Amino acid sequence: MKRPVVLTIAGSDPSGGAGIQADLKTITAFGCYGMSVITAVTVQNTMGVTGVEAMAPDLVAAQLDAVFSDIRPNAVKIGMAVCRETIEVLIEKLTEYRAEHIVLDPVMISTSGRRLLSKDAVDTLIHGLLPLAGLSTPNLPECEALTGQPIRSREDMILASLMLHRQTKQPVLLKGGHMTFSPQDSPEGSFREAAPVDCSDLLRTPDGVRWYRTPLIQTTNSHGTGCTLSSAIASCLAGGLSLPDAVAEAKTYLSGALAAGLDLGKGNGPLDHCFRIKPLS
Ligand SMILES: Nc1ncnc2c1ncn2[C@@H]1O[C@H](COP(=O)(O)OP(=O)(O)O)[C@@H](O)[C@H]1O
Ligand SMILES: Cc1ncc(COP(=O)(O)OP(=O)(O)O)c(N)n1
Repeated sequence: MKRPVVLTIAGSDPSGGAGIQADLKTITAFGCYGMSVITAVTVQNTMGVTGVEAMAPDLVAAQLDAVFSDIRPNAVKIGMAVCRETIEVLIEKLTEYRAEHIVLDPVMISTSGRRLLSKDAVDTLIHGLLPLAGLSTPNLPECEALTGQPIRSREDMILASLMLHRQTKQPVLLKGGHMTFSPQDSPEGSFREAAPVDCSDLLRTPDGVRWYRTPLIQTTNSHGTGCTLSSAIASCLAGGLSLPDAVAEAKTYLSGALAAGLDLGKGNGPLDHCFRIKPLS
């Protein structure tokens, strides 16, 4: 029996809402076999990140060797890359092993404001790792940091995604979760504050742009949405879907996991990754 295999390279979130833990739950929910290479251990829960310790880059390299020399992944998701030395290891090893279908979530700062990527790593991320990835999935602040282009409207999203695409020569999914849109807005129109109702993400490929619009779900329990989306896309690519279809499937899954109404913790709670799995009676 064949099962698509997905590798996540990311940091650990002990509360299970983001990072490696969210990735493996998502990969499993898509029926794929999940493997993990840990780049960092964070200390965090639904109320924020209070500590970060990077794994030694040699240990990251050894984990990658162990995985690739034995079970070849059909897709790779990269999350928290933590520092320049680790990024250099990822570039070397993913090139050596000719990894396919790399989805890179360029995680930089947690919602609670803690740096998850050191400042001096950004150049190596832009010039070394992003061009290796078949898709990058920045949120709006990350795309601003990568391109220097402020993003306040749909037109800005179109422009910033083009700038990043020109820099990396690779497809970009610019996530709009940090900006919500009102119904009066045409896909090309300007952002207006009133009555936000949808979350719009923009996929840019060499063929042009495509908007993915999903209803805004009113919840404060959205910890780990970016991790979940990128792992879901990697799982769909591993299963053989095209990039536009993989993004559509992943968005549907993410909306279901947000809407399921799981309510855990005292802060920004996790999604329900298991909402499609039948519970034990
Ligand atoms: N409240 C919400 N309702 C529906 N979709 C959301 C909501 N918040 C975020 N999303 C979606 O979750 C994904 C991650 O978005 P975003 O919050 O921008 O990224 P990150 O988690 O990396 O900061 C995007 O597809 C975005 O549209
Ligand atoms: C270990 C780890 N990796 C990534 C993140 C950021 O997660 P993200 O999905 O972008 O979600 P929020 O920061 O919005 O919760 C993280 N917190 N921890």
